[in-house]
Parts: sequence; structure tokens; C-alpha cells
Amino acid sequence: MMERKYVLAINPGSTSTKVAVYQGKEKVILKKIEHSASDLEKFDKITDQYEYRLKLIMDWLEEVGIKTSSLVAVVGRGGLLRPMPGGTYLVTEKMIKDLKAGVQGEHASNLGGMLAKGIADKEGIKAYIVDPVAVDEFDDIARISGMPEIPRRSLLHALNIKAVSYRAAEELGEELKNLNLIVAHLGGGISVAPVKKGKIVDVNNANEMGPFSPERTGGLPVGDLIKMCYSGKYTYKEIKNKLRGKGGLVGYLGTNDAKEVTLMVKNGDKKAKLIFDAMAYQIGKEIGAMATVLEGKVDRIILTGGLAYSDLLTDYIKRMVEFIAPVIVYPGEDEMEALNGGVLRVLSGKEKEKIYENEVRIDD
Ligand SMILES: Nc1ncnc2c1ncn2[C@@H]1O[C@H](COP(=O)(O)OP(=O)(O)O)[C@@H](O)[C@H]1O
Ligand SMILES: CCCC(=O)OP(=O)(O)O
Repeated sequence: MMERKYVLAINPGSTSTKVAVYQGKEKVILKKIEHSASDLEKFDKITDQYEYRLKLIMDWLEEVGIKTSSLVAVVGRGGLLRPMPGGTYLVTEKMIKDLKAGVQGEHASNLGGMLAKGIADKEGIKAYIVDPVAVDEFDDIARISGMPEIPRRSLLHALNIKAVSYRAAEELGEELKNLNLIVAHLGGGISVAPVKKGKIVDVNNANEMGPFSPERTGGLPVGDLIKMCYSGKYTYKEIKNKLRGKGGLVGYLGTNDAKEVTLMVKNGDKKAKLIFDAMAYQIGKEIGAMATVLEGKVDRIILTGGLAYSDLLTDYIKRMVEFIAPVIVYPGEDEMEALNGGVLRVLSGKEKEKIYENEVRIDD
């Protein structure tokens, strides 16, 4: 029988599925499988893409000569599940049911746990998710929005935020439980979170609040938004797309590619400069707000995600927030490594695997 030694990590995104194979901490191979808009538009719901993405992953494994019989575990990026504490979770039937139902909405990461379990079950091994986008460690006060029917929700890039928090703690020679950080994940969507002694006690909701991002509007003047919704000019879907996908840089400049916008700015495009500066300005303001959550006791501010490659952006934010705390820039993200890391902590016994049903409130 083949030795089981590899962990397969799966990270489904809106336009790609990243897959990687690890042996211990070492990355053996990684691939970003791209999905064109025309490939995806055939599917009504995101979870309908399950068979399509599964086949692409299985074909890739075959192509690179990795047999599923050599896998020790499979891990996927976790989705919009019920609000739950951070950690490494076993994928259970109840979790699969919630991922399929989209209990907090639709998101490509809902496929992560489903794909991981689909592959793991064939081999009789365990499937996990790590720090899903539904991680909720809010202080109760952070849930109050001002309208009882609509609580503030914790939806964020928890996987990368937790991973860079641990990285900063290690580099500072401190334990995370002794640090207060503000982490801004600056990607296609933006999450700005105060990480208080390792706990994410607040965050803008990366899907619909906080700063605008390359493709999302962030928070909007609600009165004008209500008028637009009732104007009769737009369907529900069109409004949703305007907020997510066609908002932010896409709305103003027609592209979600910040590299392209940076070039426009460097070539003297005044509109591009105003919009790019405004995105930095809103991120700086959100960081300032989160500093008040930590009552000003902030050890470090961390800027991470794809946008953090842009000095134009990070320099602007630094000018605004460096008075609060020193700024660390970790450009990009390594969610694949973070997924594998979560599984290794469980396999090595450093951490206990969590069971979804024991950690969330299920009333239905
Ligand atoms: N070198 C770079 N300079 C400026 N922006 C960049 C750079 N690399 C990536 N980006 C921008 O980062 C954004 C995507 O960030 P990323 O973290 O990859 O997003 P996600 O994983 O949420 O799709 C895009 O707007 C992309 O253009
Ligand atoms: C749902 C919050 C996390 C998020 O926005 O992730 P993506 O940027 O990958 O869509």
C-alpha cells in the first residue's frame, strides 16, 4: 500500500481554484486553475460548480502524478458557514448541509469544504477547513448596527489575517496572546480587523462595508442606495452586482487590476489618482477606527494582500496611520500555506480539531 504523506489544499476563488500539495511544511506543487467567465456563467448557483471544479482538480492530480491514495488529509478554504470561532474544523455532514444551503450567503469558498470532503471520503481520510470567512470572534458590542433586524456580521479574510498575525508575533519574538494588532487584508475585497490578544474582536464586513476595494463598493450612503433600489431601473441582481463585482475601482475606472491603475496614476491620469488615493484614504480611516476599538494600545499595523504590493497605496496609508503604531507590510497572501499549517497543527497534536456542530448555534 502507498505511504500516505501528502496534504492536498484546495482554495476556490471567484475566478480560479488554487490547489497545492504539501509534504509536511514543504510545498511539493501548486497550481492556479483559471475559470473563464463563460465557463462559470453556465451555473446558476456557485455550489452547482462542484462537479466541474472536482473534475479539474482530479485531472490535475493525475497530470502531476499525485495519487489520492498518497494523501493523508484534504483541506479546503471554508465558506459562509454559521458564525464560528477560528481554528481547524473537521468537515462533517452538518457542515456540508450548511455549505450547500449557503446559510450566510453564496461565496466560492463554500465549495472548499465540499471539494475537500468529496476527495477525502473516497480514501477514507479526514477533510478539514481552516479559519473560514465566517470566523466570528466579535465582542457583543460590535454586533450592534443601529437597526435590530440587521446585526453587524463578521465576514472576513480570516485565514490570511490569522496567518499574518502569527507571522508578526513570531518575528517580534512575542506570543500572539500578548499583542494587539490591526490587520488590513487588501485584496479584491478588503477586511480591516483589530486582533486583540489573538482574537478578531471586530471587522468591517469585507462583502458590504468598510473601504471600497478593487471590485466592491464597501459602505455607501444608505438613503441614496435605498432610492436607487426603488428607482425601478435595476433588478435585485443588478444592484447586487453593482455593489460586489462592479463597485470600487471597477465602477470608477473599469478595471479591478490595481497594477493597471498604478500605471495610470504614474502616467498622470488625474481621475485614477483621485480614486486610488480615495481607496487608500478610506483604508486609513478604517484603521484609525479600529485603533479606537483597541483604545489606542496597538503594537503593530499590518498591511497584507495583493494591493500591499503597491507602494503608492501603502505609502499613503502609512502617512495616515503611522502615528498609531509602526506599520509592517506583508504583500500578497499565502492562504495555501495557511490551510496546510492548520492541518499540520492538528495532525501533530499541537491543536485539537474542532467539530462544527459543537461550536456554532444551530436553532433549525
Ligand atoms: N504588484 C502589484 N501592484 C499593485 N497591485 C497589485 C500587485 N499585485 C496584485 N495587485 C492587485 O491586488 C488585487 C488582488 O489582490 P489579491 O490579494 O490577489 O486578491 P484576491 O485574492 O482577493 O482576489 C488586484 O487589484 C491586483 O491588481
Ligand atoms: C466573504 C469575506 C471574505 C472575502 O471577501 O473573500 P474574497 O476576497 O476571496 O471574496
